[in-house]
Amino acid sequence: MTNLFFNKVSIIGVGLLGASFALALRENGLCKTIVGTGRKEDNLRRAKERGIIDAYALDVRDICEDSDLILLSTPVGAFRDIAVRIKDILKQNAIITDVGSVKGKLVHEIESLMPERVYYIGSHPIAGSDKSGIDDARADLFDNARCIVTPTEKSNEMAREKIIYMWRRFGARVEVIDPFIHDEIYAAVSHLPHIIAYTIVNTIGDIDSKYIEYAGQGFKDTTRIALSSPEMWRDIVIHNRENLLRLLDVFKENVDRIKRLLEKKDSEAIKEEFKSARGLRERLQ
Ligand SMILES: NC(=O)C1=CN([C@@H]2O[C@H](COP(=O)(O)OP(=O)(O)OC[C@H]3O[C@@H](n4cnc5c(N)ncnc54)[C@H](O)[C@@H]3O)[C@@H](O)[C@H]2O)C=CC1
Ligand SMILES: O=C(O)C(=O)Cc1ccc(O)cc1
Repeated sequence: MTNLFFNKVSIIGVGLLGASFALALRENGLCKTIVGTGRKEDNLRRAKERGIIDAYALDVRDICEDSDLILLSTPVGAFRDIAVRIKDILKQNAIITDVGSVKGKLVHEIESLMPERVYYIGSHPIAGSDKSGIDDARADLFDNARCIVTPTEKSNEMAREKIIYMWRRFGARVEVIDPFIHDEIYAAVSHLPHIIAYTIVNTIGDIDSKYIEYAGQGFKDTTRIALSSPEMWRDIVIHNRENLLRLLDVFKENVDRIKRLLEKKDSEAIKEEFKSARGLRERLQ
């Protein structure tokens, strides 16, 4: 294994994931200097004051030039433009990765934008929450979390191994998955549930928004993720649109089936639907 030490690391988008990544790098002694960039100077100043980053600049090109490792940690909708803006100034053998929730086509696009001898490897740590920003960032965010790494057939092997090894040093359980398969899986277990959570809450709004005050723990459990960043989730669902359109049809079929059973007052079949869901859900701790 080649040396896993990065002299200079650039974090593009110093929020919950970007700042946690910076803290994890430091905690594990994997880098010398961390620089950050983002849209809001005040946030970058606070990140510097807290020792999350050593320096910052508002223009992404000003921080990436001599970086060994670059992390894309903005909402996924910004990845492509950022890659276009930095591709010509990256140094030879720089590694670029990301924490984006969507991979698929985006991974192939970023990879094809990169010049020879700049190596992009996609990552997606399944860690975080409905919170955003540096206030909830922590060095152990990735400890014991799953992390999907999505190399392609063109990926550089040294870069791929370094990225996998780095996540393992953060305590993550790494799994290598094809970028398109990644998107099929996470459309089902993450992206669709977020759409549904937002939809459940909007349904209450359509009926009478005052009803929300009467909600108990079940409602809170099923809709916690509707507290997540609308900007981040807009980008995720747009970028995984095709999988989600197919899944929404499957979801609609499930809702329609329950509706038909309710119309028929078929209590036995309703119980079977619920039993089958409970059986599958029990597989998760
Ligand atoms: N929040 C979560 O639980 C998880 C998020 N992700 C992914 O991680 C990425 C970051 O998410 P969070 O850290 O939660 O978001 P966040 O909102 O905490 O941080 C994002 C940061 O990027 C900055 N930013 C936005 N657009 C930008 C642009 N065009 N140029 C430069 N900076 C920009 C924002 O100002 C903010 O500081 C997203 O792509 C998301 O899909 C992945 C796993 C979990
Ligand atoms: O709020 C939660 O529990 C989440 O689902 C966190 C999360 C958000 C986005 C991801 O791509 C992965 C994990």
